[in-house]
Amino acid sequence: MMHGQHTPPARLALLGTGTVGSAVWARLMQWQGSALGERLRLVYAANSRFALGNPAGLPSAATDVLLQQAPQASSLEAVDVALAGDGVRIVVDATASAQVADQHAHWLARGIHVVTACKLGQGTDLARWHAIQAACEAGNTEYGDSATVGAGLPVLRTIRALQAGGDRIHAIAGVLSGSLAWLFNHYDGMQAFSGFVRQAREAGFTEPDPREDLSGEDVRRKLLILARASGYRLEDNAVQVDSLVPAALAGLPREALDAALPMLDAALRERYAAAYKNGAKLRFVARLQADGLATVGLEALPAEHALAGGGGTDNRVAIWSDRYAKQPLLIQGPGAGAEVTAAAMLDDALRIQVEASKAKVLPGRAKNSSMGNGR
Ligand SMILES: NC(=O)C1=CN([C@@H]2O[C@H](COP(=O)(O)OP(=O)(O)OC[C@H]3O[C@@H](n4cnc5c(N)ncnc54)[C@H](OP(=O)(O)O)[C@@H]3O)[C@@H](O)[C@H]2O)C=CC1
Ligand SMILES: N[C@@H](CC=O)C(=O)O
Repeated sequence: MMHGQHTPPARLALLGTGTVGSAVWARLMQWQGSALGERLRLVYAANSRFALGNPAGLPSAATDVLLQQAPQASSLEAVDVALAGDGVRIVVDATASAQVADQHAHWLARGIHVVTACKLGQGTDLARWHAIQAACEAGNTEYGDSATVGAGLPVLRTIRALQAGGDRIHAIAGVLSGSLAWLFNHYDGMQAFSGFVRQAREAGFTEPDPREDLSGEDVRRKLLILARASGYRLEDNAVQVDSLVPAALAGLPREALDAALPMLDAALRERYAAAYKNGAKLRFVARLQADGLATVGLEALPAEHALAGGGGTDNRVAIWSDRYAKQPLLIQGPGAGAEVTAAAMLDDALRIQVEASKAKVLPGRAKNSSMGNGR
């Protein structure tokens, strides 16, 4: 059987129609009428307010308008109903919602695969991470998590491939935030840092609340995902995080955030000036050591340092393992943005569709291990 040919399409439920979710929807619609489009059928879409379902597939036009005109209020129970029945079924989570992440294990255990850009499933409580792994086993399902680190750069995939080949992961160090990479690639110590934060948010690089990035929280989650996939079963609170967000800014309601962003400026100007004096570059770095010590924070690195290079939203990740014991393996590329993230999510969905279809055609066939679930 050729890749994906003559297999029924996987049915998709898309949750989230914001920056990433609308890019997922647009990419699916571009594929309509093509060979790729025949493999994935969007049968349900929802944001936090509205939901729209059609077993025959959703139309391509005006997603927001359609959703707003939809008679159905959004509810997570409706996802189970929309994806009831046989065949390959996939929830595509493009939200930043803890409530949705809490349902991942539920869907996986019931035979519904999950593809997610949201890090709250595997990057928060260790118990939730374990529940997801157990649910994949119980439901014979896959957890497509490529977009959760590096916006789809082959970081998790590489870590899993190294281990599948017998390597232990010794250490990881990296710039794991696309928005913070972009900020420190643009900040020149003269223009206000807060102005760049606004630009990064407008460009769709930040989390819905940019304090998630600036506090190191988003990077902490990514480091936990990488560590756990590497065999270090770190608890949620095991990462030492050095936040860039002053307490006064952290405590504000979201509506008051924009006006208060200049609270960031003075401290960052000082840190920039100190680094500049020494010819160093500021980079927000995550580190996992062989003894399990995990840290996240702003560092002043020599300009020629491996983690100081790159441009734009580039993530840079160095991995030390048995075979890369002295010189690390380096992975670099854009680490934020709606299009790369959406593409990574749909890559996972396509892989699941073909592997799960094969497994149904050939009962007893071993599960796909190319993506893995961090087990
Ligand atoms: N931006 C990027 O470059 C990257 C983002 N990610 C991750 O992608 C995820 C989405 O980010 P982004 O698109 O920027 O966020 P947005 O805030 O733009 O969109 C979030 C969407 O989730 C919806 N939503 C919230 N709760 C629910 C729910 N219970 N059911 C259905 N939909 C819900 C929101 O609905 P409503 O419209 O009603 O508010 C909104 O449409 C985040 O987890 C982020 O970490 C990962 C990699 C890169
Ligand atoms: N806000 C995140 C988006 C991708 O995960 C980042 O800046 O890296």
